[in-house]
Amino acid sequence: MKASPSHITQLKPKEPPEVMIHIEDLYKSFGENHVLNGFNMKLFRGENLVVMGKSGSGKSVMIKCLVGLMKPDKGRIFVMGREIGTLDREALDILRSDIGFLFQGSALYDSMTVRENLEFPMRRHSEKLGEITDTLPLVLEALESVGLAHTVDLMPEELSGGMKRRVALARTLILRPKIILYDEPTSGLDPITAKEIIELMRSIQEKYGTSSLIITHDVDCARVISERMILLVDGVNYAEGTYEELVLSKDPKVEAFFKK
Ligand SMILES: Nc1ncnc2c1ncn2[C@@H]1O[C@H](COP(=O)(O)OP(=O)(O)OP(=O)(O)O)[C@@H](O)[C@H]1O
Repeated sequence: MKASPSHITQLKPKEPPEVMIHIEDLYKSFGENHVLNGFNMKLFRGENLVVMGKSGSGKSVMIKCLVGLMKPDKGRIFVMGREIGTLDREALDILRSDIGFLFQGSALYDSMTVRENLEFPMRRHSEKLGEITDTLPLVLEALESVGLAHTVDLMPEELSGGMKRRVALARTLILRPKIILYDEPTSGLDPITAKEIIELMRSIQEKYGTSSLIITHDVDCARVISERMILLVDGVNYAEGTYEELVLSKDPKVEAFFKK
C-alpha cells in the first residue's frame, strides 16, 4: 500500500497575476505606412506599465485600437478577458466605464464648474453607479484623492494647468476604473508640477489598486512610475524590462531612448 500523502503540507502554487489587458499580434497600416507590425503587450493587475515610443511610432494608434475607436488589420485585444473586436456598442460602452482615460489636453468642459465636470461621467454611466440622490460626497471624495476638494465650485479657467490635470484625474476616478490609461500625463507641465502628477498617479494606484498603462516620452516619468516598460520600435514591442534593465542595454535602438 502506498503511503498516504496526507501528512505532506501541500504548497499552494502561486497564482499567476491577473491579465487586465492582453494585446496579441496587433497589425495596423495606413496604405504603405505600416504602423503596427505584430505588437504584443500584457498589462497585469495592479502594475504601472509604461509604453515608450518615439513620435509617430504608433502609441496613439495602439490606444485607439485598445478602446475600440480604431479597428486593427489583424490581431486580438482582450480587456479583462473580453475581446474588444467582438463587442457591440453597448458592451463596449460598459467595458469603457471600467477604463479611465487621462489624455494630454485633459479636456474639462469650460462652461461647467469642477463639480459639474465630475458629475458628467456619473450621469453618462448611471447604470454602473446605480441611482445616486446626492452626488456631492462622491465628487468630494474623488477631488480629495487629488488634493483639490476646495475647488469644487470653481470654473476650469480659475485653475492652473497642473490643477486642471488633477481635476481631470478626479473625473476619471469617479467611475472607479479598474484600469487607467494615461497618454503623456506630464507633457506641457513644468518639472515640479510633472513630479506632483507622477506622485499622484502612484498614490491613486495604491489607494484604488488600479492597473495603469502609461504612454510617455518622458524618461524621468518612466523611471519614477514604471514597474515595467515596453519600448515600441518599428511597430513591435522591441524591448521589455524594468527601467534599470533597459537603461543598461547596449542595443543602439534602446540606448537612443535614454540619451539626454
Ligand atoms: N487616421 C489615420 N490615418 C492615417 N494615418 C494615421 C492615422 N492615425 C495615425 N496615423 C499615422 O500612424 C502613425 C502613428 O501615429 P500615432 O499618432 O499613433 O503616433 P504616436 O506614437 O502616438 O506619436 P506622438 O508621440 O507624436 O503622439 C503616424 O505616421 C500617423 O501619421
